[in-house]
Amino acid sequence: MIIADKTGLVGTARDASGPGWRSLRLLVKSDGMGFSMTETKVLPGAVLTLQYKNHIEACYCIGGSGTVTELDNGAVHRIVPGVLYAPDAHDRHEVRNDGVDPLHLICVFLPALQGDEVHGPDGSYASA
Ligand SMILES: CC(=O)NCC[C@H](N)C(=O)O
Repeated sequence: MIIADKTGLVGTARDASGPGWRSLRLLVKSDGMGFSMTETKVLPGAVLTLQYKNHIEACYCIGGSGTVTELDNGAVHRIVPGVLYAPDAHDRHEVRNDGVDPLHLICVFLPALQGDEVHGPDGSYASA
């Protein structure tokens, strides 16, 4: 049984952040599950251009509001609590927090993250 308490992760290598976002990596590669689960906050006003070339991801919104835009076709989707988005084909996408509160997401990555990843210039994480 794996028990992960986010309070123990704050300030460690599994407390990752970049411009406009912060993510606590609750499940990582060394846990041996094959996937990661993270708690992500995208800050108000942030616009993230992402493409997870080495992973697929699903993000479930539990707070805040924003949009995800599919950059290859321009489709814009509203993200509010209760909505999941999944760039399942390594889609280039833009995540935008247009609200006043953090856009609060629970994210799953496959394959698992090492835990300390931040985005490269192409918006991806290196393969773990
Ligand atoms: C929306 C998004 O992908 N933000 C970057 C953080 C990522 N969700 C993560 O958990 O590492």
